[in-house]
Amino acid sequence: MNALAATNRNFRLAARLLGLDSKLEKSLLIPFREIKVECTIPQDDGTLATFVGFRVQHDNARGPMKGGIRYHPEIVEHDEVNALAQLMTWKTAVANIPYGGAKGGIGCDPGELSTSELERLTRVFTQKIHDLIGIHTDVPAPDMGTGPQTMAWILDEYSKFHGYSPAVVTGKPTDLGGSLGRDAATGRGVVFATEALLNDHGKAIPGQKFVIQGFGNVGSWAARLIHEKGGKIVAVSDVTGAIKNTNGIDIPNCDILIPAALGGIINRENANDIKAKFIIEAANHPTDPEADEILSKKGVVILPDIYANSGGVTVSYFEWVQNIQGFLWDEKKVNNELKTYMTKAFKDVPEP
Ligand SMILES: NC(=O)C1=CN([C@@H]2O[C@H](COP(=O)(O)OP(=O)(O)OC[C@H]3O[C@@H](n4cnc5c(N)ncnc54)[C@H](O)[C@@H]3O)[C@@H](O)[C@H]2O)C=CC1
Ligand SMILES: O=C(O)CCC(=O)C(=O)O
Repeated sequence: MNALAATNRNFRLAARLLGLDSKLEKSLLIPFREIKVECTIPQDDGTLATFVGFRVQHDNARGPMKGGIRYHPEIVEHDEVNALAQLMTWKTAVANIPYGGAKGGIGCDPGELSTSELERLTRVFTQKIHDLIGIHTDVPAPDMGTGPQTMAWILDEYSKFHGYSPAVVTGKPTDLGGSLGRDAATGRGVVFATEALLNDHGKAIPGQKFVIQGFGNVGSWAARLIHEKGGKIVAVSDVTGAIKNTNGIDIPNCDILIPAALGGIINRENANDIKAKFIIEAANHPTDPEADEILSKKGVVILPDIYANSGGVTVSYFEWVQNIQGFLWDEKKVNNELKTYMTKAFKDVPEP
């Protein structure tokens, strides 16, 4: 199912459960603003290349819109960004941080571009959107294919128009006002979320067998922290391939599956093969609604993305607060606060 159709479907189900007014439901399904820009850059060989950049600002009822910037060849198209922006609105609400939701990106393969081409592309994109983002309007952050360096380029380009404004992006290098702990935050939050869920089922991480799909920022931090806590990582994969441990355990044969790459990868084609008892959605919308139904019938417990991966945006919020206050937190405080937010959100979600 198309990402936007799936996200809208889940929202409509939730709206029905909440008894939400149908006019409010309609207003929440339509994004506040959709931005699509042409980004042309000179490549290193002197020829021109044109890319399409997006920023969808979904909702700002609770505060400035917040969400990542993704660089990916297939993913960045209108409906996908729209779905991801909507998910950010629900995620910031679940995390109970004072933000709305947004998401953006550029349709490109960052692995095919040199560092200087990526810098030029990021700067041109920022020139096109700088009037529509800002500390109190819309605050970008990293997502797939981007990272602290991308945020540094956005900050530098934005500051040429508006003066030095570190809080305009989060997930920056720490030298430029980035928060300690932001790099690991999404993975760390996934681990706190997993602990909360397992605790609810009378279990704990030590001894559980994990499979992680995606070994980038989120997947690799989650793997490292799970390993430190005594969990057994039996297989990991990234876009180039997969490895499993020498005990020869089948990839689907694990206790806990953590998708940490693309959306829609758990679908009706493979849902029946999944043997895991728990799925922790570290990626955004990894489970298609049809798979959701199949897995629920099988009794698989799915911890949804808008809670499970909210550690990243939560520490982004801490970074924004630190920038505005001009006061730096040590890493221990960041991680402790993250745990407090993740634990509270886990308890809040099932409350009527
Ligand atoms: N970076 C962050 O703070 C946050 C990221 N997320 C979500 O987490 C997911 C991963 O994001 P990042 O780790 O930041 O991205 P990343 O770009 O650092 O890493 C992505 C990983 O996915 C792998 N991958 C791509 N296609 C794959 C495939 N078909 N099969 C297996 N692996 C594949 C890549 O090889 C790479 O290891 C995305 O869905 C993103 O939206 C969610 C919340 C915050
Ligand atoms: O840190 C942020 O502001 C946004 C992270 C993000 O894009 C996400 O949670 O999907």
